[in-house]
Amino acid sequence: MSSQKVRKIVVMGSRSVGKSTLIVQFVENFFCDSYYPTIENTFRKIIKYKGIEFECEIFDTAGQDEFTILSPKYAVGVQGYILAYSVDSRTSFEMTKIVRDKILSFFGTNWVPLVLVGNKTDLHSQREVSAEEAIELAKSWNCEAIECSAKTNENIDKIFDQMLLTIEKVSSPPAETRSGCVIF
Ligand SMILES: Nc1nc2c(ncn2[C@@H]2O[C@H](COP(=O)(O)OP(=O)(O)OP(=O)(O)O)[C@@H](O)[C@H]2O)c(=O)[nH]1
Repeated sequence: MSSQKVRKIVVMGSRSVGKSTLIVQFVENFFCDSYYPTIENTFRKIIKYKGIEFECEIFDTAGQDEFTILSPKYAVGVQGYILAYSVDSRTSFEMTKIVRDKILSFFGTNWVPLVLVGNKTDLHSQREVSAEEAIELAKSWNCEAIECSAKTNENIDKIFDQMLLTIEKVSSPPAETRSGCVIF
């Protein structure tokens, strides 16, 4: 029997923001310059994080727009979401808000483990979304924002480390004191 913990992670966001490319960079360590629209795809990678091995199942989704309905297969049993936009596209940044709302309304909750990811930081001169703006948005969502480039491999590992950290916080919360009560 496997002692690995399985973590299901879904990557969502507008078309062409680099969802597939950042997953491929993370799992297979190369940059794919071509654009092939995704229908759906699943990747697997073992990540050792804080001495524990996690078997990550990463679901790559077709690009979303405001009309896309969230499929239950991207929600049932899923532990974390990577919401990606491209720093050179304000529209894709705005789309993360719509996609997050759909996820929250599916679960009927106001928070899910999520990392906000701004890809294509190598496109300096075409930037439309500032890092500060993304940090502000993530703060309002009580989550982390990470900028990356799937092209240069900047911060790609960090995204998945942060995702696991966020999931771990809810899956195995430490014993802590809240409102004077000790929670075990
Ligand atoms: N300059 C630059 N280009 C990138 C980066 N990441 C992805 N791309 C390019 O952006 C294009 C779209 O990338 P994809 O990974 O296919 O985008 P996607 O979000 O999976 O697209 P859909 O499948 O339509 O949802 C491709 O030509 C990639 O090579 C990056 O960090 N920098």
